[in-house]
Amino acid sequence: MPLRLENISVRFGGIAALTGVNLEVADDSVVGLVGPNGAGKTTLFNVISGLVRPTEGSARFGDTDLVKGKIHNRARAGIGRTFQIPQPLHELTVRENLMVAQRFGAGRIDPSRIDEILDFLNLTHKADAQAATDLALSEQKALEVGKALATEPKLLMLDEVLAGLETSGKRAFMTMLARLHREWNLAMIVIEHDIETISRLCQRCVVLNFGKVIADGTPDAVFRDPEVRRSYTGTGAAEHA
Ligand SMILES: Nc1ncnc2c1ncn2[C@@H]1O[C@H](COP(=O)(O)OP(=O)(O)OP(=O)(O)O)[C@@H](O)[C@H]1O
Repeated sequence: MPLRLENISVRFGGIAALTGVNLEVADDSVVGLVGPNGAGKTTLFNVISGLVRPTEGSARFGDTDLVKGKIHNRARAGIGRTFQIPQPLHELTVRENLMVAQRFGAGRIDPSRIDEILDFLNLTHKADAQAATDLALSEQKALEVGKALATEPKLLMLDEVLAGLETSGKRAFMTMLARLHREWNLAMIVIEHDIETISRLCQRCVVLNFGKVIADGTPDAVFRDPEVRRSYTGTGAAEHA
């Protein structure tokens, strides 16, 4: 059930957040989405998850039209995502947060699936903890991934989920994500600034700059590309304005 975006453009008033973006993501792939601040990465996630309607273009996930379909159908299309700033429902426990996400995304409550998610994310001992006050940063991040998993996705989109973790925490989290891809058969799109993370986790890397795709290839090839390097140092601005 591939994701297929064709000629996606998004404008916010005078700002072209995305211009003519084409992107296809196969069922079994892990794709890194990188680019400087303001490049349009989160806007692209918002288009795919139906939060932003593109000014132009089409987006499909399998049979589901992500642009024109009803919000309800888009939510059940099999796409799960995390947000840059973890957004737990503060007055609820960890388990309750997962149940709310499952009911919203999957349309049912399946306690055994929730137990599986808690176990996979090493959160079983925190199942009844308050999401707002009782979690370390890495556990908050794990809960954010857990909420996306509870919606029973086929495609998981992670928005800077490793940001703020120190090196060993980052590596442990990365190993967990790689297992998730292998063992749960999930395609993933990963927004991440850390080149090491992208290189270890992703077979493919797409680079956005000023709302346009400027490179698409293996992480190795992409990070050697002079245009990509210029986009990070800011010297490519004039070419894309
Ligand atoms: N709701 C909005 N209203 C107006 N402008 C917006 C809105 N959302 C994003 N933008 C603008 O669109 C452009 C792309 O922003 P976006 O957040 O998608 O970039 P990004 O690559 O995710 O950046 P970062 O790495 O800083 O998160 C930016 O110029 C941003 O200011």
